[in-house]
Amino acid sequence: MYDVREWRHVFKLDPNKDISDEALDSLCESGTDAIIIGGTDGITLDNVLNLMARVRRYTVPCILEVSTIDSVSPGFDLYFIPTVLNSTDTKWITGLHHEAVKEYGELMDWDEFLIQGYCVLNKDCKAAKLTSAKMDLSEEDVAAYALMAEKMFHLPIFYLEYSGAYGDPSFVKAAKSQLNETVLFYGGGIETLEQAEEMGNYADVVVVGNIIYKDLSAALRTVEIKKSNR
Ligand SMILES: CC(C)=CCC/C(C)=C/CC/C(C)=C/CC/C(C)=C/CC/C(C)=C/CC/C(C)=C/CC/C(C)=C/COP(=O)(O)OP(=O)(O)O
Ligand SMILES: O=P(O)(O)OC[C@@H](O)CO
Ligand SMILES: [Mg+2]
Repeated sequence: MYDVREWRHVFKLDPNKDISDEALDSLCESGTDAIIIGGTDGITLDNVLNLMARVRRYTVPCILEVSTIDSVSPGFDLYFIPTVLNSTDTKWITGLHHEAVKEYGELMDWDEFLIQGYCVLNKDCKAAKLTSAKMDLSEEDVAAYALMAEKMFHLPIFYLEYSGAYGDPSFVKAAKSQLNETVLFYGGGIETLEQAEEMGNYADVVVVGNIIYKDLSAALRTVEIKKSNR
């Protein structure tokens, strides 16, 4: 029912940031393919549930990107589980996942869970610091992570993450060159339609986050990528 292979554009909302009803209405009615709820810090069950309830008034698919086990709740259309492939700490690759599955694995409807193989490329972003991600990767390194995501781990999603900064399209191209089955997400610093299109030349899905809170009209214009051909 919710097929990420058909997506082109998603908004990522941070439960730790305020958003007005009016702004949320325009995002949910924008024509974007989905609303992802996720962030790296200040994520609590309360702020996740609050935002989910507000997005739930609309028909747009609502996805929880899990960053803490305590903030998982029923009621989402899908759950994305990040694993940071270039983390140097196993906690963020399989560690927390093992603990969660050990405790809740029997309860999980596995069809609702999609694993995202993250490759974090902006050294200054919170996710890079939190997960002690390996930095200074070359295009060949990124291409190899993409190939691992698809051929070794058969992950449904490979996510090139530049959170907070606009990345290098040649790295997105390098990742895409290795992928046939795995869907390529790009996120980071997209503020204009032109940037969405540039990354969308290679990425299957572009993720738009921070600009929502800085310039809502600019964020809404990025949805027009859905009208353009790849
Ligand atoms: C449906 C239901 C009730 C089921 C119950 C069973 C259950 C609890 C299942 C959970 C299963 C499971 C395997 C959970 C995984 C647990 C876990 C905590 C995994 C670790 C995830 C991880 C690697 C987090 C690291 C950080 C990260 C990559 C986060 C992704 C989001 C991201 C990068 C946001 C960008 O950062 P942002 O905060 O926006 O940064 P700025 O503020 O700088 O913009
Ligand atoms: O917030 P921005 O920089 O748009 O990045 C989007 C998303 O990839 C963050 O996880
Ligand atoms: Mg953010």
